[in-house]
Parts: sequence; C-alpha cells; structure tokens
Amino acid sequence: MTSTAASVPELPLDTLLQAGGITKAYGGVRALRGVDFDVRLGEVHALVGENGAGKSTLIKMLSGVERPDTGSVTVRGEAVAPGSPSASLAAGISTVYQEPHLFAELTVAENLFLGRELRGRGGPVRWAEQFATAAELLEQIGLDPVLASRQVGDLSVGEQQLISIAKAFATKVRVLILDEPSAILADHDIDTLFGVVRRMRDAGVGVIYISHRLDELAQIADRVTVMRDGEVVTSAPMSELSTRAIAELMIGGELDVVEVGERTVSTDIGVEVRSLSAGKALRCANLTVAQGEIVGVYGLIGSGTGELARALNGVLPAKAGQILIRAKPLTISNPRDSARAGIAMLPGNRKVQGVFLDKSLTFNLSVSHLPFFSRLGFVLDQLRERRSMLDSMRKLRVKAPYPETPIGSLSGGNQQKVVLARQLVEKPSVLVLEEPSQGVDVGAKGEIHRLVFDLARDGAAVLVISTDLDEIRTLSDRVLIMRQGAVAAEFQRGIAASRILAAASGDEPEATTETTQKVERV
Ligand SMILES: Nc1ncnc2c1ncn2[C@@H]1O[C@H](COP(=O)(O)OP(=O)(O)OP(=O)(O)O)[C@@H](O)[C@H]1O
Repeated sequence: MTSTAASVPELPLDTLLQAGGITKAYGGVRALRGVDFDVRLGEVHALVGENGAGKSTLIKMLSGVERPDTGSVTVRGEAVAPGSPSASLAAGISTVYQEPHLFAELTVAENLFLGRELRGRGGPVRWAEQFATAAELLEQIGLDPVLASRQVGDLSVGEQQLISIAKAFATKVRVLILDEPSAILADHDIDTLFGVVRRMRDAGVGVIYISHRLDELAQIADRVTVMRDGEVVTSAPMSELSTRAIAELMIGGELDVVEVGERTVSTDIGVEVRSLSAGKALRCANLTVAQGEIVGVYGLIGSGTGELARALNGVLPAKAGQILIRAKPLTISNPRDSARAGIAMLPGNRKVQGVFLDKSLTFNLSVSHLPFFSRLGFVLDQLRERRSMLDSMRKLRVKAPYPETPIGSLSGGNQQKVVLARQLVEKPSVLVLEEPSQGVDVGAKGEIHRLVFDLARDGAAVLVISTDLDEIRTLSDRVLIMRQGAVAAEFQRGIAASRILAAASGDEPEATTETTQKVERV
C-alpha cells in the first residue's frame, strides 16, 4: 500500500473508504461502468439494486477478490493495491458472506483468535485468558458471552454469521461488508443482527449493507446507494428516500402492485402431512393444503420448518408419520419419489444445489423435464425449450444476454430465478417453495408472487415456507406457525405481523387455540 498524499486533502474528514471510477467488464458484459462510492466513519451504508445491477462485483473490487479494469480504492486516503485480498484486509476491509467461513469443530473463542492465539512469549496458548477476552468481545457487540465456549458446528447458520461479524471486529475492521446478512435469518433473529450492526457503527466502523429486504433499510441504514446496470443512480441519506422510491430507482420505473384477485379454494386436499417427524427438529407436524390454496409456514430457526421442507423433498427420511398427495399415502425416500408424486420443490439453500454452473440457462431449465420438451418421447424440441426459457426470462426479469449463456456467469439472484422457473415449467399440482424470493430483487419478487397466485388459481396446492413475514402475509390464505417441531398456531389472511411473530416465539397466549380444526374456508 502506498500513500497518496495528493488525494488526502480532497476527502471529507469522516471519509473512511473511497472508490473512484471503478469499471469492470466480463467479456461483453459491462458489470461496472465508472462507479464512485464512499463509506464514512460510523455509518451503515446500504447498497441496493436489482439482480445483476453490479453490487457483488463492486464488493469483489473493494475486497480485492478481483481486479477492476480501471479506478482506485483508498482507505483513510491511502491507496489499496487492486486485486489483492490481503491488501484489502490489511487496510481494514472485511467481508462477511452468507455462508460462514468458520471451523465447525473449533469453539467460538478458538475461531475468533485463529492464527493469532493469545500466548505468553511463544509459549502455550493462554486458554483462560483467550476465553475471557472472547466473551468480553462478544458482549461488547451485544452477543451472549456464553457463546465463547460453544462449538461453532452446534450453532445455527444465523449465529455463525454473527460470529463471523465478531471475528471481523476482533481483527480491527474499519470497513465491514455484509452481503445480504438478513436473507438467511427469521425476523426475530434480525433484531439481534441489527443490535450487532449498531454496536459496530457506534464503535466507528463503516458498514456496507447489501440487502433485497428494502423494508428493513429504514431501521438500519444511514445512507443508501442505488445501483442500476452497473452504475450508481442515487446516493442519499436514508431519511430522504421512501422504500417505494428506492424500489422505483432500482428498476428505473414504477413498481407494479401485485393484485391477489379472485380464486376458489377447493374442498379437495392436495397435500396432507400427518404426525410427521424427521431429523432432530421436526417432531409431529400436521397440516393440509387444499387444491387452489396457498398455505404459508413461518417459524423461527430450529422450529422444524427446514426439516418439513426437506422431508417433503425426500432428502430427509421421515422417522414417523405420513405424507398424502390427493389422499394417497406415499413413501418419499428421495427427491425422485417426491417429483414422481407430483411435488414440485424449490429447496432453500439453493446456492449449493440444483445448478449446473457451466451449462446454459436453457439446459438448467429443461434438465428435469426432458420428456416434456421431447417430440415423440425422444427428440429434444430445442425450439420449444428455447421459447420456454425466453418466456421465463421475460416473466421473471432474468438478466442475461441469451438463453445459451452459461448460468455460472449470471448474478446470484438471476441464477435463483432460473431454478424457480424450472419448477414451474410443467404446472405442478403440488408446489412446495422454500424461501421463494430469497436473494431476488423487489421487482422479481412481485413477479414470483404473481406466478404463485396464477398456479393456485389453476388448482395447485401451494405450501410456502418463508422467514420473510411480508412474503408470508402477501401470499398466504392461511398462515401456520411452527414451534418445537409442530404446527402451534394457525391464522387466516390479514393477520398482523406482530401476532405471527408472537406466536412463533411462544409469546401469544391464545396462539394454540386457533387450530387446524377450527378453520373455515370461504
Ligand atoms: N464471472 C462473470 N462472468 C460473466 N458475467 C459476470 C460475471 N460475474 C458477474 N457478471 C455479470 O455482471 C453483472 C453484475 O453482476 P453482480 O453479480 O455484480 O450483480 P448483483 O447486483 O450482485 O446481483 P444479485 O442481487 O443477483 O446478487 C451481471 O450482468 C452478471 O451476469
């Protein structure tokens, strides 16, 4: 790192990081087109934009994972060598991704001090002192000090993410980059995250906060920068912009309102789960979804919602209980059984499953539907396949040059849209969606919700498992709350978010009284 004396006087005193004129192209795709961006001392600076707008690419330039074609980055006026992760780290730029980079078999304290253990003059590690310092550090940023002695592998993904933030704090971070930290958290856990982020801000850290959950920005962000098509379109104090204004700046036009519309819910049951237990957390779940109905499932981490989805998908074997599709009991031991039973499944944690990165969008769309796209049962109808992909690209606003583009070159959110489109190709009769709009932008979220309504209108039984309260409330005819591995409460459309949260955390006394049996359908 070299000192750029000339640039120092131009910086406002509280400027921590300054990126100027950053451009980056991948082949013909201009991902960044002359981006200027800055972070000030002790602020939370939200970075938002549609899928493919260039947010991750900008982060890669700041953290040194990749080298910009042009432009420079300075921290406290000192130039940061481009394309060098160690130079960025040394300058105090630290990135926390959704998938925590921690050692599962070590304790939290050991992870926090990995590679810089507290030792007396090259002697053995001073464990007691290390634990005490770790506990103090956790407390300083608002986490439970007891966590210091817990093994990381025993923590939830959300808790692990908070430990990654603590780790950055322990290594004297100046600029902390949080890449969609709330995407994997239920609303209840987001409060803890916000507490930690505020403590970091109060300690003078500049936080770059990437999120597609625009409604949370008013609570946490001081400033917001909106990107579109590789450029910054606005950078303003959060107090000057409404959520709607931000969304419209992101898409460069007016936001469509998704109308619920008329829909008839049949009395015939599409899918039924009876006394199902699976994995550690799912103990005894009972639920039904009628044909044409959308049922939302909400629960905090550890409530069993993830296990429910995985049991329906056949990746987690059921220990007891039954799954019935259109009143027929089924044995689902693997995803193929689940698909054969007519369940179209959009699993959570899609980043690690389901995409063939070096294959085209069209391949990734049609891979599970070869008979559907074949003529006479064996000749692949490439025109039909391409048309279907183009239709999905238009409907879900997939930002990609062509259907032939390898999916690996798309932004994370655009890859998610293609995985979702794959589940909708053949108009499924039962659709299970886990976190359907995780990682996708606000415009696409509306489109996804519209598609879900359309499928239900055509008679599909839809189960939506989501930690996004807004999504649960928008989509669901009924909302089921899971607690301790079972359905603990049931509400009708229009229920307040506060009551859903209270029921999920067991604070609502009457929660268990609104049971499945009492529901009247209209
Ligand atoms: N390795 C790559 N090869 C080709 N194109 C790429 C590559 N990485 C990114 N791009 C393109 O650069 C553009 C910006 O992508 P980027 O991942 O920065 O978007 P994003 O704003 O982070 O989106 P998301 O919200 O979906 O994560 C997209 O058009 C993307 O397809």
